[in-house]
Amino acid sequence: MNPVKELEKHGQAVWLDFLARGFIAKGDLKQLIETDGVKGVTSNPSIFEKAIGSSDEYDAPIGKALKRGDRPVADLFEQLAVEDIQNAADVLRPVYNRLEGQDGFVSLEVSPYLAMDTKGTVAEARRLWKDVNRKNLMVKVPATPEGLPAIEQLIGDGISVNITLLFSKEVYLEVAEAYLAGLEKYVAGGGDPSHVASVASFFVSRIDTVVDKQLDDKIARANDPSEKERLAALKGKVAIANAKLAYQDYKRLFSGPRWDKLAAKGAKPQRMLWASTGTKNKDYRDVLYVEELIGPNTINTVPPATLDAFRDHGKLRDSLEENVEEAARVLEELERSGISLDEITAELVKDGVKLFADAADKLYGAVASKRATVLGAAIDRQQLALGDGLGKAVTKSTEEWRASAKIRRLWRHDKSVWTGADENKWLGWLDCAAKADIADYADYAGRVKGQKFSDAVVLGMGGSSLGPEVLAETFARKAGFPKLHVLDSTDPTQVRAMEAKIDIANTVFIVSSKSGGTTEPNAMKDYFYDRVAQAVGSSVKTGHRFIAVTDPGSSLEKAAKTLNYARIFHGEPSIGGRYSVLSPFGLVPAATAGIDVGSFIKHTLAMVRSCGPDVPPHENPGVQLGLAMGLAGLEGRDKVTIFSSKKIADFGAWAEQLIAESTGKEGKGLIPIDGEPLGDPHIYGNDRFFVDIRTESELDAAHEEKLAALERAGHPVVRIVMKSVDHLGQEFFRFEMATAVAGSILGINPFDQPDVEAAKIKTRELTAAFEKTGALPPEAPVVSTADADLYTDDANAAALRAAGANGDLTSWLRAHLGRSRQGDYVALLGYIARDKTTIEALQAMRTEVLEKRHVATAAEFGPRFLHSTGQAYKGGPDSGVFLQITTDDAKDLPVPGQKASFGVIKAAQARGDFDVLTERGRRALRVHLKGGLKKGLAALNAALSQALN
Ligand SMILES: O=P(O)(O)OC[C@H]1O[C@](O)(CO)[C@@H](O)[C@@H]1O
Ligand SMILES: O=C[C@H](O)[C@H](O)COP(=O)(O)O
Repeated sequence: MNPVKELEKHGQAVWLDFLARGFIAKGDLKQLIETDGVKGVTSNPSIFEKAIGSSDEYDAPIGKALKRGDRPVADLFEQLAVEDIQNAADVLRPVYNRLEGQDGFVSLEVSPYLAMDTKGTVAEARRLWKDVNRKNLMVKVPATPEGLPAIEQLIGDGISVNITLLFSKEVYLEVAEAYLAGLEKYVAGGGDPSHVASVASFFVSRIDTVVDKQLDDKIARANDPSEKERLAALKGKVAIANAKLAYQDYKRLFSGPRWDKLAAKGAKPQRMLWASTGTKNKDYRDVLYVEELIGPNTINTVPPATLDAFRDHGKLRDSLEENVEEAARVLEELERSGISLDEITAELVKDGVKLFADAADKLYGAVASKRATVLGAAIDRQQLALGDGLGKAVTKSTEEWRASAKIRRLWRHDKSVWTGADENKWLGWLDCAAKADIADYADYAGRVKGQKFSDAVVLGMGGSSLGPEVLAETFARKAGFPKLHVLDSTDPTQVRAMEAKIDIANTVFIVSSKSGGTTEPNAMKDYFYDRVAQAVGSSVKTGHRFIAVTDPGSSLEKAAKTLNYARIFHGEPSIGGRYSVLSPFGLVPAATAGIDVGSFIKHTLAMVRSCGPDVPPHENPGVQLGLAMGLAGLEGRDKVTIFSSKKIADFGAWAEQLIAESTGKEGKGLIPIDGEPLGDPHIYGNDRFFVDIRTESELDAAHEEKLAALERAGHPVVRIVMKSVDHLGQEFFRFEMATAVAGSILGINPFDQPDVEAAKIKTRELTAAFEKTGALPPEAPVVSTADADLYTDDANAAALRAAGANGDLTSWLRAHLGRSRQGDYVALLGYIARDKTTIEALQAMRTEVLEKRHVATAAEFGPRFLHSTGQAYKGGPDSGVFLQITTDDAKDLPVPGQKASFGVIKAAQARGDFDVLTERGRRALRVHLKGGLKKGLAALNAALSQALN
């Protein structure tokens, strides 16, 4: 006779603690039901992890599911699990029917991540119950303090529950109480309790594992041989004794008047299920936890090996009620030995939650990796070549992030991931892409198209302009739609140049400002409103050529209403400017330019899912990049040097503001370096972290070789390959996530910009003075040469003079650039019109600095960079050497309705910025060019070359 089958005669049901797709599909479960009388199946996260993570039998189902559409990793897993559970339930259904609902159950566990979350557990259990949709399902809920009220609620709903991670007799009483109370509620609400089933899964072997270890420690320390013997006699006894005593409670709890009332209505007792019955200690019988716990109305769920062993050599006897007094004595002896079973069982619950969460991390990691494989090029590739040291640091941090659930906490808006300030209020970017109202954008785009505009101009700064600029630079003009431009300057020449580029009467302007209070967009909007009014005449027509994108209630919204703007799009106040590109601040310009927002968002969401809360850090590309960037920064490799390929050349300018404004503060941070040409390893110091981003079609062997050389020279190199420019949104999100993660590593709040304000205040003081007196306060140069007037504060002047600065420009430049050392960066800050010629001029100068001084360089234009890297220059590490470049404007431009012209605003911005730099003791020199911009830049270039040679 088969001993497994014989258990039936002792009133005990055997369930199988195992599940896998092929096992069910091939009929193995059915076979066990027939030969062994198996009457149920239990699963848990470790079981699914083994099934899915260590085999390829789920690859095809994952592929099939993804063919119907991409989805989050947790949903993907849940779909697989639900299918498996349904299949198992169907195989067991004849058992369930034959036993009239007394047995034949399959258990599916709620996510272990919810073990401390009552509401989350209830919601997930209800969803699983509905999705599996099988009468013979039991949803598994842990017996944690948060799980207990969930159990009561679920039973009260009429949902069958398997209570898992139950170790202690005391907690068992609460579990039974939750069941009884739940049933009473259900019955009171008119429910038929005969459909509700429950088991209390009392864990066994894990108790012995811990108790035996503590006993061993005590045995080793005991001197008295009889004490050693007494302690040794307890080994392998405690778990069984604990279970036996709990069973006595069961008998008491499910009898008597309270129970009889429920039973009269058809309620079934909550059976005790012996779980964790695979023997862990090789010295014990492999069927120990079956043989010693045989008794009526109980279940033993066993792993396949234990089932085989018991079939082979299991011995049957009614053991559960044998020697109950002896069991009590074992527990007393244990207590007397100074080992607290209460403490052990309490720890085991926590440990059990952790073990299942660890298994879930592995499981989700495996599903994430399979998803990535199936989706292939639909998710942009990222490869990190970090070298030994940084690589190890990232691996260590990855594990810390996993163990402390940081990515899930980040998505749950837990500010303790950062500094615990108000970071939780700034996380709207996490789900703004998913929330985008695609239909509205499509409708809006149709209307724009109908207007047959020739041009669209975004007027904004920083986060409100740099995202749209990448779109404008990256995507070819779409037929029937206006050409997209971006203006983010107060330079009169640049404002005029924009005006010259467009057909003013046939242009739509997108005034973009979250706060509505930013100086530049306000000046630009007033200017262009006036120009359009002159061109088209009526105020109604003028207003209809303007669109506002702004946060609700801003001054811009009020102005837009007054002036009858064609449309006002609201931003989301929980998103900071630099994180706003996937919100209306990027999507309105995109739709205006005829970019298909639906498809753009669809591609983006693939990366959002890859960086999701359910993708553990090691498989999460945003987290990986962020950890690498942050940890590199801590090691002094804080110059995040971005190479963007030709097709996405402007991406770096957007990433620059994101990284700099987010991380550069409190003397810490990352300094992004965008637009430097890629050179040979010898020109770079050990302060670099390289990120190369290109599209698949732009593979360039020479460029690749140079990157490989950097890698060989020991520099960390990240390579990102986009399938095409259509995947731009993926990169926006990847970098947003990475920057947030890097901020956590650096220990700063990545969502504020404390130092931008300082320059704004100075600027306001200067423009206020101008409004009063009609001139900016006078200032005296430290030296005046034929080509330029030089300005700086006393401390800088003294230092530069001491370093050899005298009467000519070259000597000042030599002294100033000579102050840049290993680990520093030199930033050229030009408050001049930004165009092809000036960009090339600054590029030439920075390249020479890079080649001669081997320091990182930046070439920035004001006031644009004030809303970007400016934060880090002032608030980040004191490693910048700044060369501000100004000149008198060839021709100024008035701003309607105010005294200060564009030229005056820009001059005040330059001075405000410079004053803050010097006040903070930064190394800064201002060169005010004479004789026109072109001539001045040539002279500066010549002096700089001389200074560097
Ligand atoms: O959208 P707003 O409010 O005009 O701000 C523009 C930019 O100015 C800043 O607030 C500060 O530079 C940025 O963060 C922001 O993107
Ligand atoms: O429901 C079953 C339990 O999850 C399982 O028996 C735990 O067993 P283990 O302690 O061997 O992991």
